Amino acid sequence: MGNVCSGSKEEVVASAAVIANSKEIDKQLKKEEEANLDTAKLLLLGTGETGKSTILKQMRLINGVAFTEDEYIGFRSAIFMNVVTCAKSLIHAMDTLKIPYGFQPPSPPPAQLQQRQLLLPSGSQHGTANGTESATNSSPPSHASIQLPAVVSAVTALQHAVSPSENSENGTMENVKTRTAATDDSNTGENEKSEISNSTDMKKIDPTAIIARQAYANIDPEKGQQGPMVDAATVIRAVNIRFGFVKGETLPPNIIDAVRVIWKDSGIQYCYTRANEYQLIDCCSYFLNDLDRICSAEYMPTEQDILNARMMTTSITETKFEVQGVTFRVFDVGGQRSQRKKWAPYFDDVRAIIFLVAMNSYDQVCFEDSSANRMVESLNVFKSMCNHPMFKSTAVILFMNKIDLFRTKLETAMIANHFPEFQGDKKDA
Ligand SMILES: Nc1nc2c(ncn2[C@@H]2O[C@H](COP(=O)(O)OP(=O)(O)OP(=O)(O)O)[C@@H](O)[C@H]2O)c(=O)[nH]1
Ligand SMILES: [Mg+2]
Repeated sequence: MGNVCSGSKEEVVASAAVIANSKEIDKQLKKEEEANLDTAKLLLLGTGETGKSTILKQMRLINGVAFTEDEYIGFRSAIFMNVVTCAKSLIHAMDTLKIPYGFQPPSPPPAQLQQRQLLLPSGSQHGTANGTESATNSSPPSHASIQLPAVVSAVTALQHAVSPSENSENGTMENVKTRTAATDDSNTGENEKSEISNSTDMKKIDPTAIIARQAYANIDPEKGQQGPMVDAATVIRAVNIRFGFVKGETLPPNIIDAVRVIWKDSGIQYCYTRANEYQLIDCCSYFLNDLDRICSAEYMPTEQDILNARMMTTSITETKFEVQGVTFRVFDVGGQRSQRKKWAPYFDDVRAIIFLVAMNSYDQVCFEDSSANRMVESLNVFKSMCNHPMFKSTAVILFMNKIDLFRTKLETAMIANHFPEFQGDKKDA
């Protein structure tokens, strides 16, 4: 009876050791728990180009984590590559969108036409003297400004553009197929890939685009376009983007001049207004409007320049900073599809996710998949993160980014054209 604890001496020693060990583990866990209260692991998530790395840069600036000299040199180099990449994307898009250099959009712009307006009586389906014909007879566009007669007669132009022959050869504006061109996969300039968006639901056809196409079609196929724009485009096309800049080195003057020349062109400026139809990084106008400053030999990027620089993230980084006694460990991941498979190993012990969505992306397609609308892609990834079992008790902060670009875009691009269910005020989403 009294012999209930009748284990051997060895067993008693062993169980004492187990108890001691368990106490030690409890102590350790408590310690870690206390330490965890002082540490917060944050994940910056979101699809490509939503601004994760930019937010991290802002966090660093606000919390005094200075950029190193090497980082400054890296940003400077990235900015030069951004300049060249933007120029390449623009000149490539001039061909895919069929816009001649020197093209001047009619002012005021012609009203958008509904597709059904194309369904005209058969007799009126062909060009008239002051419509298609006048456009056909106009001299081939060159780099000089193209002065088009007041809107040509947009309806006729539309008929011309969607005529069966053009349909079969080139596609029509309302049925634009994705065309993918040469891709530069450099870390900073990946957006040279230029393609026409087929996500653009062309319920409304832009007559200015049709007029541009007509002018482009009128270029003499033997001579092609000629003049300084074409020469500048040739220089830009030939640039090998893999520069290795050391302090003091800048873009070669012939490249800077070529970029300057094309950026001033009215056709390029019109092409820029249609950037949602191809891939163009958001910092294009920021850098191309300021070439003199950023291409000077003594140039070092300002904080604003660093925030605007685009460098695609391909490896996950951790940045630590302390705010009021709490150490934040912020993980910045790459958001493009090929990068997302790298996320999962970082899902442990996450205190909060900051999920970024680029609000201006509602009319854009993904860089890596031209059949996917960027906003829809964001929503899908957001949903899957919210439902992820590892994040059952993780705080999720939805960060609606790029509000400045969103506001500007709302002036011209209607949300309902891409999300027909949107019933709100077209300029006040
Ligand atoms: N105008 C404007 N540009 C922004 C804003 N946020 C980010 N950008 C720009 O958008 C581009 C892409 O931003 P990134 O921070 O590289 O995007 P990311 O989410 O890290 O992209 P990945 O690394 O590919 O996943 C950069 O050129 C940024 O300067 C914003 O709020 N306004
Ligand atoms: Mg990034």
